[in-house]
Amino acid sequence: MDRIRIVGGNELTGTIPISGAKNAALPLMIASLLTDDTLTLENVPHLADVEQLIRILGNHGVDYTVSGRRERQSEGYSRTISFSARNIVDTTAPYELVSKMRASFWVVGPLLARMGEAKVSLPGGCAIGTRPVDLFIEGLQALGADIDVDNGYVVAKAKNRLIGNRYVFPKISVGATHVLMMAATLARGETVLENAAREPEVVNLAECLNAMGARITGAGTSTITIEGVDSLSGARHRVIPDRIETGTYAMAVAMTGGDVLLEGARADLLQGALDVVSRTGAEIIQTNSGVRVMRNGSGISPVDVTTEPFPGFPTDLQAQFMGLMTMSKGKSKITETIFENRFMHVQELARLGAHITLSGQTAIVEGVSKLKGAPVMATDLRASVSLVIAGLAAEGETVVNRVYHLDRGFERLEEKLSRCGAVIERISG
Ligand SMILES: CC(=O)N[C@H]1[C@@H](OP(=O)(O)OP(=O)(O)OC[C@H]2O[C@@H](n3ccc(=O)[nH]c3=O)[C@H](O)[C@@H]2O)O[C@H](CO)[C@@H](O)[C@@H]1O
Ligand SMILES: C=C(OP(=O)(O)O)C(=O)O
Repeated sequence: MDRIRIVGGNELTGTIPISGAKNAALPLMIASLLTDDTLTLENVPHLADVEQLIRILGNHGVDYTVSGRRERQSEGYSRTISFSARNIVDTTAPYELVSKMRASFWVVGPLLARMGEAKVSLPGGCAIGTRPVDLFIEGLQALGADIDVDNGYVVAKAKNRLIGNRYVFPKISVGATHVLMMAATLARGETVLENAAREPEVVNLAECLNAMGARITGAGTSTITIEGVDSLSGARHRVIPDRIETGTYAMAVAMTGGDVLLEGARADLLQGALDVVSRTGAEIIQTNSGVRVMRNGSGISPVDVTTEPFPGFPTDLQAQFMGLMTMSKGKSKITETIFENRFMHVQELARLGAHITLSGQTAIVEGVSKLKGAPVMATDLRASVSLVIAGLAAEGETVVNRVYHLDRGFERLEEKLSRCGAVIERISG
């Protein structure tokens, strides 16, 4: 199993190219199931989750071709990939494939809408909470689907077409918003989704679906209206830059000090989170080529945060922010409201000398003046990178074990950081 070795203490200076967003690319790839035409996606990140979804889509009969990468980029960076679901050969998504990642469950929407049936294993993904699928089931039932849960599979059928309806999400869910929006594109009549997720990835998906001929308005607000159409066509669409990767590297620079251009990043996709990082003492500006983050000399100020659905502070940046707060000049309070078990990084950060106490869904972080390197274990995707952030500032050597979690969501992390002066390497095997 690969490990990442870091020797902390260096400032970060230089340029980090921001990849296409994992959490936008995955639903966009799944949207290819809605049409027998070709959907071409630009800026698809080269990540373990993307490769896994390619295997899952392949099992349904989706062909793909990789047709290029960005100029001046080496093998392994974001690519343009064309997906063609001309013939859906299988409407079952088996446990062995789906159990590895949460988003693979989302094929249920397009398969049901286009083929009238889907049998999809209950999903896996980061172990950060119970993560039920009740909202997907309830929402698809509102569109007229018959649904059973049998032997760990969701079995969904729609005898004729799905039928448009009004559905009010009892709780905001990104995944269920993606799925119902995709399913409703091919339903008969109008669907209105209320209390929908407003994340930029939902907007990116809606824009792609509209380019394919869907009639969606309101994505990015809490009410999305979808006028069903008979069929969708192919399109060419670009994956937005990864706001979680952007926020992660912004926090890394705020932690180590330095001056880094996050190339291709868009501040508007994570303004709330960047405002929080600014309040810790970093200077952040949007330039024509990306987001520039600087911290020179001053210490790290403590800031309290509470995770919330977009546009609030994202849960996917909570662990990284906690990493930053471990070296603040005071006490900060971090409250997690989205997932009930997303504090597994706390005990690993403690190995590096962090002072954190937990009380229910709140962590109190008392900043220390020095962290000391140690062997630590990655427990989930974002927790892993919080250990990298802490390791970059810790004295001496930190070894992060179980790096496969990181590879799900961070493209060439060690290369991007070492180019900016970090001492970081992958140890294979
Ligand atoms: C691949 C992807 O894009 N993953 C993101 C997506 O996950 P995901 O789409 O799984 O997250 P959701 O927004 O659905 O989850 C939000 C909350 O709703 C709950 N819930 C969800 C569905 C349901 O049927 N019932 C239910 O109770 C979840 O357990 C959680 O407590 O949004 C999360 C919240 O921003 C992010 O942390 C993940 O990185
Ligand atoms: C939690 C995440 O991913 P997933 O929903 O695939 O588990 C994430 O991207 O931080």
